[in-house]
Amino acid sequence: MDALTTPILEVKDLHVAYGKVEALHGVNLKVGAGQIVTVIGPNGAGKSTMLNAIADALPTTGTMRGSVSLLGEDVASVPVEARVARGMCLVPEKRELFSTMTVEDNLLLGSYRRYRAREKNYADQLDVVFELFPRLKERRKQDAGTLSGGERQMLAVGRALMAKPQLLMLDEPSLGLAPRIVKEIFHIIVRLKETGVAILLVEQNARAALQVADYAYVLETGSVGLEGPASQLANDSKVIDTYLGLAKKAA
Ligand SMILES: Nc1ncnc2c1ncn2[C@@H]1O[C@H](COP(=O)(O)OP(=O)(O)OP(=O)(O)O)[C@@H](O)[C@H]1O
Repeated sequence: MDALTTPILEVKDLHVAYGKVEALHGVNLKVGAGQIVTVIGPNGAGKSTMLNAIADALPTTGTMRGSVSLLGEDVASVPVEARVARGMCLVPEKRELFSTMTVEDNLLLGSYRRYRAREKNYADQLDVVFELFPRLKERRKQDAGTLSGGERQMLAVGRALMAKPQLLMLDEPSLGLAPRIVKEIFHIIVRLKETGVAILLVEQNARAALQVADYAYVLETGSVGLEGPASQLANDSKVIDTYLGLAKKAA
């Protein structure tokens, strides 16, 4: 990352505890403009906790300290809705959709919730989302409950995009999806980056994530064990033995 450029996101010395369980202890991370940054690591390492802390979406039992800056501004005391209005969006691992509403209404509701009454015309952004996800366009009048797993994931990402984020955070977008669909979704993530959206991608599918990312962090039991350019980590013997082998078996 260019040292002179203010990162879109900067996390410093992030600690999170759930009661006596310390889930994160001292995580530092940066996402630059136009970058895909991935965080890989085993189950329970603290990846979702990290995203939730950044987005102000921790469960009430979670407490955090450390700083989270969006475009150089500390957002530690800024609530989730205001963080979204400033350009930060999280697509959580659990895809929250309204099953008995159409694809289009899910998208519009997403934007309404995020923008409130500040911006009334969403048609342009709907077109942007449909251009990225032709499958959603074809199914725009279909209830979300009738979608496949992959389409539901696309809709969850599309809903976040209705808020025109500068930083999109994705929690395991490949979870439970067939390799073909994972490929399709990751291709869209790269296209999104090309449109100027910075992406923080949490993934257990390290192989797929390292292929698209510019920079990578390996989170191990609550702290960063390793970091570097994604292409470098993809050739690191520890990463290959520990994560890429597993991803291969899982694929
Ligand atoms: N609400 C909670 N209350 C108590 N402990 C929690 C809570 N959520 C997570 N934890 C604990 O915090 C640690 C980190 O969990 P987290 O879900 O962030 O890991 P993860 O890396 O996202 O795992 P996975 O890849 O399995 O989703 C784990 O030890 C987990 O058991």
